[in-house]
Amino acid sequence: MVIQWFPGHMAKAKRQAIENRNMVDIVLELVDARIPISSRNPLMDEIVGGKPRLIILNKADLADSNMTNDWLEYFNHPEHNQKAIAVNAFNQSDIKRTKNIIKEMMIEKMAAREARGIKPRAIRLMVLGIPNVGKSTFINQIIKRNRAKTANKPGVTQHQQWLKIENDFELLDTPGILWHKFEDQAIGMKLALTGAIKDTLFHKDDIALYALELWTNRYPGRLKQVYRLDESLGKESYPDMLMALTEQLNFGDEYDRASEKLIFDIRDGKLGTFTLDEVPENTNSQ
Ligand SMILES: Nc1nc2c(ncn2[C@@H]2O[C@H](COP(=O)(O)OP(=O)(O)OP(=O)(O)O)[C@@H](O)[C@H]2O)c(=O)[nH]1
Repeated sequence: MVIQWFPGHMAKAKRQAIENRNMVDIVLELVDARIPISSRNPLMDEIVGGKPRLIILNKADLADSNMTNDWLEYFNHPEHNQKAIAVNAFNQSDIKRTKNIIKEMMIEKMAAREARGIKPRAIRLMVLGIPNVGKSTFINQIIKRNRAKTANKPGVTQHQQWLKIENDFELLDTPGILWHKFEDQAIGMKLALTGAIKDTLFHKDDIALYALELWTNRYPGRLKQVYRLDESLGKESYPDMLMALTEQLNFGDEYDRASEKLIFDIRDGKLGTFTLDEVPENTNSQ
C-alpha cells in the first residue's frame, strides 16, 4: 500500500493507534530485523505509552544473525517494560514462540485479575509498524489454521474486527500503519535498500555508493564473490568502484542500471544476510 504521509495523515494514524492501544493488553511492534531502529516510527514510544510491548524483529531470516542477537540483548534490557523476539513471519515455530512469549508477558496481569475474581479472558493484541515490515504477513500467519470466527465486537476503526486465535488471543484485524523517519538521509538509504520506501525517492547511484561502501567494510568478500569486483577500489573511490561494477556487468556506461541491479540483488538476498543498523555502543538499553 502506498501512503502519502502528510501531517494530517500522521495525526490521524497516531490518534487511531492510540485509541486502539487503549483497548489491548499488549502492543506488537513490528520492525525489520535488518534495520531495527531505522524501521521504527519516530513517535512509537509516545504512541505505545506505558502499555506492555513486544518488539518483533521480523524478517530475521534476511538479517545478520550475530547482529540480531546484539539487538535482542539491547531491546530485552530488563530495565524496560518490553520484550523483543526475532522471527521469520513465515516460520510457524517462530509464530508459536511469539505466542508463548505473549502469554508469559501476561501471566502476572491475568493472575491478578483472577485473584480479584474477574473471569479469565483472551489476551487482546494489536500490530503496529511502518509500511513493509511484514504486518499483514505476520497477522495472516498468526491466525493461520487457528482462526476461529471473528469476535463479535467492533474495533475503533470502522470495518475493524477482532480476530480470535484459539481461545487465547484476540487480535485487531487491521494493523496500525505508521510513518517512517524519512527526514534523515542515512535512514532513507537504509529504508530504500530494504525496500521499505520507493527508491525513486533517491538517486539510485547514491544508494549504490552507500551500499558499496557498507558491504566493502562490513561484509568483505561478498562483492568480490558475486560480481568479481576488486574491493580494494573502494579504498580509493567508491564512484570508481561503481564504474568497475558497471563494466563487470557489461552495462557500458549505464551506471544507473548497475546501481539498480545492485540494489535489487541486495533486496533479493544475493549479497547474503545483512543488518544495516548497529547497536549503539556503551549502552545495553534503549
Ligand atoms: N523473507 C521474509 N519476508 C517477509 C517476512 N515477512 C514479510 N515478508 C515479505 O515482506 C513484504 C511486505 O510484507 P507485508 O506483510 O505486506 O508488509 P506490511 O507491513 O503489511 O506492509 P504495508 O501493507 O505496506 O504496511 C512481502 O513481500 C512479504 O512476503 C519475513 O519474515 N521474511
